[in-house]
Amino acid sequence: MAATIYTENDASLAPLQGKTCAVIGFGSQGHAHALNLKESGVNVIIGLYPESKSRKVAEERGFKVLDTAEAVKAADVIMVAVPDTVIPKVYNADIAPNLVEGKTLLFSHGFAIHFKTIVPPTEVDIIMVAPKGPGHLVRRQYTEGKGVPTLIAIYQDKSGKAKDVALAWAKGIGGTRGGVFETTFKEETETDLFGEQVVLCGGTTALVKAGFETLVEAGYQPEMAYFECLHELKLIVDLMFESGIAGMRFSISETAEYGDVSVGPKIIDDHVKANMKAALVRIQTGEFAKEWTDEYNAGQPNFNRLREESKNHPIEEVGGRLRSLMSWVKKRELGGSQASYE
Ligand SMILES: NC(=O)C1=CN([C@@H]2O[C@H](COP(=O)(O)OP(=O)(O)OC[C@H]3O[C@@H](n4cnc5c(N)ncnc54)[C@H](OP(=O)(O)O)[C@@H]3O)[C@@H](O)[C@H]2O)C=CC1
Ligand SMILES: CC[C@](O)(C(C)=O)C(=O)O
Repeated sequence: MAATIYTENDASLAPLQGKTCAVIGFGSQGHAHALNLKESGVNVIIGLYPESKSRKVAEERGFKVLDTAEAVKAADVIMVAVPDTVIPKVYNADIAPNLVEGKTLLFSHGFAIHFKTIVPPTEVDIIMVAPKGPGHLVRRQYTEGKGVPTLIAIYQDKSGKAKDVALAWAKGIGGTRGGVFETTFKEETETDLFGEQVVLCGGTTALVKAGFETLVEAGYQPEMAYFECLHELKLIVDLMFESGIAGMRFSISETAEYGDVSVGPKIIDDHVKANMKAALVRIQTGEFAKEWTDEYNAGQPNFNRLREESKNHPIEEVGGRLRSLMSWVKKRELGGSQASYE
């Protein structure tokens, strides 16, 4: 069954007018939602912990910044924009004690609610507004008059107005420009985790690195391997983004197209698809959520090791050198507050 879609004229900002909206956390998603909503005319305040490095950035962007508990008390709609693993601590300490009937809790990913790492009371509305893209792009696209397609979901509708509020928020961040699609917390959580592990982040980076390593180990120059396996990937994906796989194939050579259709399925074969299915089952059963929560609570030793190994992969060194030749490629200072980059 196809999803219900809402566009610009199907949503109004009215349900947020006269309301105070608190965004808790001012990182990748939080800063984008807060700035876009503010520029759409919505009254937004920010909630952060006292030592947060995001505080100064949020204040510089003209926001009133309060300690999290104070922001929750002052707000009608509260967006929880802290990392999924941190949500239980922030929720128990600062949000739950100040949640009263009439307030709305808003998430941009369903992990905490779906896997029940927190269980809010039945008196409040619980909604989701989840742009299908990284927060920095949610911000960038809004400033360019565009919008990232966005999912909404309603988990609890005590007020009877939860969907109007979700649609208003989605419109305020620019989502209705790209289309707003109705889903459930379960569907968003499971498909989002699948996408990021199997295709978008995990699958793609593993594919890129395996291709790069294969060429370099066979004696080719790392620059050739970088162009073939990473640089040109963006250009090919841009074409698929604009006009689908068929549109991309229209632009490539016939030799490339024959190699694509005849060799591609032998690389991503039934064995790979079986691995994909296994990853999906681990997500659906909650096994991945438990592993990630345990890893976080143990101080993330495996995560830190894997992160470090990946940072030191030779593709990063050659990529850094080659990107420095392309002045038009946006350079990102990594580290520091997520909100300081746009
Ligand atoms: N990144 C993305 O594009 C996407 C994220 N999401 C979801 O959005 C939510 C937020 O993720 P993301 O934007 O990546 O998070 P980030 O890591 O980018 O930012 C987290 C923010 O929360 C702040 N923070 C940390 N601890 C606390 C606390 N105890 N009290 C108040 N604020 C705190 C951080 O402060 P400090 O700067 O001091 O660390 C930072 O401002 C998650 O649910 C995630 O799944 C959904 C779709 C895409
Ligand atoms: C692809 C990563 C993502 O799922 C996203 C930007 O949508 C995330 O959670 O960051």
